[in-house]
Amino acid sequence: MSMHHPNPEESGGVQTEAVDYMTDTRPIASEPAAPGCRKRDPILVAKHVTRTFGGINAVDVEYLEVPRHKITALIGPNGAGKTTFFNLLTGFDQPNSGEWTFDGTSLAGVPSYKVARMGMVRTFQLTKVMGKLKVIENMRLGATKQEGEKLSKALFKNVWGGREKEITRHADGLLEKFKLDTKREDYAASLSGGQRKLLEMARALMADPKLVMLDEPMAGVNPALTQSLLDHIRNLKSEGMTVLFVEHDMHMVRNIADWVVVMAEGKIVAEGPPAEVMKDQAVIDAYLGAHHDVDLGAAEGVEELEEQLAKDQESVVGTDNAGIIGRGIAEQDGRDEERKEER
Ligand SMILES: Nc1ncnc2c1ncn2[C@@H]1O[C@H](COP(=O)(O)OP(=O)(O)OP(=O)(O)O)[C@@H](O)[C@H]1O
Repeated sequence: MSMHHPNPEESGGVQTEAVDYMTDTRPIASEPAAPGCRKRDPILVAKHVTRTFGGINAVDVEYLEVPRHKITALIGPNGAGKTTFFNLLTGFDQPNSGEWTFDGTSLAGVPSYKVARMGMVRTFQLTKVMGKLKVIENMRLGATKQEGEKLSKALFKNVWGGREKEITRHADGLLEKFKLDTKREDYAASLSGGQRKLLEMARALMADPKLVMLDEPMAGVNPALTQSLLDHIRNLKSEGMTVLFVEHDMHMVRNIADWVVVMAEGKIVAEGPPAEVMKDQAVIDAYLGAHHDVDLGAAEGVEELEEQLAKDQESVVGTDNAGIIGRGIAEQDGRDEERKEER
């Protein structure tokens, strides 16, 4: 028996197996990695979930299982449908068709605040912390059972049924953990973008969730806070939570994801462990689509892309796309000797 799997008999006779989620190496999938593959222990299962906007199939997910106690990254180019899929799963939007279960319970038609109450919480690409409320007030709201806009009214009523002290203690504990305790009495509007992301994450945890869904947690975050955010996400897993996050930052995906799901044009086009998935051509295409903000027409744009790709060499080296892009840049600069010989 390893240290991470203590003998239940020795630890007080508790019969549940203690698993260290950080070192658990059991396979995530119960069949070969491929779009829609079954997982050993799924927490979320989605079937035939579709959503169209006008003529566009924004989401067209045939089947997806999200593995419990793992960190899953949902990646794909702009407009792939990632945020729409999040919105559907969490009750912020209604699908044209489909069903999905969270921990065995069907969630289709369940409104967002109930989804959160059931243990599935999310954050937004653009944070939804309430700027005119203090940090601690934002935190307390995470514990209410009020719906949407009514949240603000919750502040002035006794909605916690005598649980105020316990809720404040929980909030203060989380603020300390997220190093926001010194900002406790500040208005959320005065926080930096990164601090707001942390506050939103901390607030989501007030609901004691089982599944935490993060929509682009790194977007707009100052590099100084990046490591701290990564650590917080890893901590969620070590504490037994499941994480599903949308992200364009491939460093982050490579760094912390146990499993990667790739979406393109509404469909799941690949999934698997990060190292394997990122070798996949469909993924490389999706990945290159992620460099949406680079203007390839401008010389600086090419340089910027080159710089970004250089940072992410493992994901492009040895693929056709790397060749094409590498050659394009090289020709433009008039220094393509080695590249040309490759073809
Ligand atoms: N409310 C809406 N009305 C009309 N079209 C929408 C709406 N929301 C999303 N879409 C369209 O649905 C498609 C999927 O968009 P979505 O925002 O889900 O993609 P995404 O993968 O999250 O992209 P990004 O990485 O840019 O956040 C896009 O074509 C988008 O224009």
